[in-house]
Amino acid sequence: MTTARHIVTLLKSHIAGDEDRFLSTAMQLAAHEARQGHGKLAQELRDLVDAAKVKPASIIRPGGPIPLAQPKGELASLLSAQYPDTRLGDMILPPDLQTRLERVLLEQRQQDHLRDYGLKPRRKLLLVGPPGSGKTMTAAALAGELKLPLFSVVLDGLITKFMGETAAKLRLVFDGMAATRGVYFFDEFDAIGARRSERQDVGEIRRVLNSFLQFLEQDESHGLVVAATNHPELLDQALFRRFDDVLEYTLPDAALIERLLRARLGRFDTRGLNWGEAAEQATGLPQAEVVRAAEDAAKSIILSNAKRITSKALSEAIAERRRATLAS
Ligand SMILES: Nc1ncnc2c1ncn2[C@@H]1O[C@H](COP(=O)(O)OP(=O)(O)OP(=O)(O)O)[C@@H](O)[C@H]1O
Repeated sequence: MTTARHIVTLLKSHIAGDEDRFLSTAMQLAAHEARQGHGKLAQELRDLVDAAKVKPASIIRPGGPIPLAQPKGELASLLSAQYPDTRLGDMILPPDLQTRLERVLLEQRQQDHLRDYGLKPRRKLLLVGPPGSGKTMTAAALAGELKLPLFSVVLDGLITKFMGETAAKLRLVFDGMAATRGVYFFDEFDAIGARRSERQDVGEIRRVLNSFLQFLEQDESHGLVVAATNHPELLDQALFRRFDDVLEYTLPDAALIERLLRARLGRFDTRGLNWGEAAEQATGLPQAEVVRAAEDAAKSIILSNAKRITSKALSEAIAERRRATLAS
């Protein structure tokens, strides 16, 4: 089709209100431009189409209109939908992890381009690491960056006493993936992926795990599947190679803690604060607790009408988080 023909089809589908045809014609136009060697223009068109497809996401804010892409029927008890505006830039990450997540985003954004050459983007990710190290936040950041809905799989809804039902529900989730592009997040994934011999109900859980492996293998949808676990040692070995990437999360070292503290307290007056000392003191705490200590210190300062966050206030907040972590 020539470009003029594309424009005629675009206008006709616009008049008819046929958004699917409108967008697929725009994609054809992008492919046409790519073949002409106009890569940048082609990418701009693809990005616009991607943005148009997730239009509801951009208008959904807390208290705003109810999102259109809400799971319906039985899926509603299996998936909870959110439209995060978290960005990767909101996260403080070790360079290696940052690079690997940026690669996922790049491959997702350029997926049509990759597919033109018979290549598939990375889209099945397994995140492993301790509680509070940023796995859930990563799923939200991927969704926020790609302007996709984040569908968190509700384990309570999925795993029933009757394992036969669990496999059927799992199928519903994978069918949902094929129908609606999004980031599908399986938290506490070890509940499904535990080693086949670890459980008493061996026969049943094996069926569930086998179903998951089979669905994951067959899944050709265009969204992301993100599974997270604090217990990688419990996972069946067969799982690891079914994912395109296994990303490891670790507790932050002192340098990363300092970056977390500085980022969270960036808008406050912190002159004279001994960051190095605070970071040393917080070593051993997960990212979530470091951020919480920074927020607690900030709150105590605001509410006591003090002007500056001092080393003492931050140190007290860190000590409190450490006590709370030890107690739990
Ligand atoms: N890398 C990070 N950069 C900035 N903030 C972070 C980071 N990691 C965690 N946080 C903070 O900690 C909170 C909790 O982290 P998150 O829920 O992502 O951890 P998790 O690894 O999923 O934990 P769990 O395994 O318990 O579900 C986040 O909402 C955020 O405030």
